Amino acid sequence: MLAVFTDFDGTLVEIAETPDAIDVPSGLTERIDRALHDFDHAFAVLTGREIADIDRYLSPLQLPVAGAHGAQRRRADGTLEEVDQAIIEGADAIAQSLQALAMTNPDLLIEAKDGAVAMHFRQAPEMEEAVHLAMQEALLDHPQFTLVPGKMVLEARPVGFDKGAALRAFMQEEPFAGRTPIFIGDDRTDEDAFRAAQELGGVGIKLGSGETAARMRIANVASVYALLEGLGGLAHRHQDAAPIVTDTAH
Ligand SMILES: O=P(O)(O)OC[C@H]1O[C@H](O[C@H]2O[C@H](CO)[C@@H](O)[C@H](O)[C@H]2O)[C@H](O)[C@@H](O)[C@@H]1O
Repeated sequence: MLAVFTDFDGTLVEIAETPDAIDVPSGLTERIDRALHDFDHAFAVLTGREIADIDRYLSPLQLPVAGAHGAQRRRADGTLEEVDQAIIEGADAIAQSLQALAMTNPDLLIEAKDGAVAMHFRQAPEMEEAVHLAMQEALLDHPQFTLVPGKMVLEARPVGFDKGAALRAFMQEEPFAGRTPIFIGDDRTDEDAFRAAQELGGVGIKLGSGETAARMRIANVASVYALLEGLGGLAHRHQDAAPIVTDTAH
């Protein structure tokens, strides 16, 4: 039996110019609702976004989600893992100190989240180095944070929190415990979860090209939808299958 974990941006939805410009295809919530059913609710999203963002885009679903790269986590029973107030305040302070650079270029975008901060340079690629320098400087006062590069973005997330740790935490709880984990993702921040899934006897599936620890690859977002459907169908077939060996004692 499978426990299925997916990334959000670049995996369930295509990458867009800005975080708010993504197109959530009609039918995505129905697909995920079907996956919840197929995998007996052992389906969760592990994302760099805040949980509130995922709820907004996938409304009315309220999935198990690890948000802000694991700094936030909502379990399958709907309860939230507490985020340390010091982490939230640290992220706020980092976001504040990035303002000076953001003011120099309107195409730079700061995304302040509960527990993490992203600085996007997709619309100002020439600013990549300046963003790295500003982030490194901001983190000098906040050693409890570390930098993680993503797709045209540099993020600060608290040390000790990542998608791999989040996947492991879910795997200790119902309805995930005892299942085989699959994690599908497209980005460098997904590597911890590929490794975690594989160390727990499952598989990591990397969308697209690039170096990866994942043992399998998939081409694009459309293939992710097809894979979820296919695995869901297999899960059903497995449940519905007549036993191959029957008890002949009676
Ligand atoms: O872990 P994910 O679900 O993949 O989230 C990673 C980051 O995704 C978002 O940024 C990325 O997607 C944007 C929309 O397509 C794109 O404009 C940006 O360049 C990408 O880096 C999100 O805004 C971040 O908070 C997530 O951490």
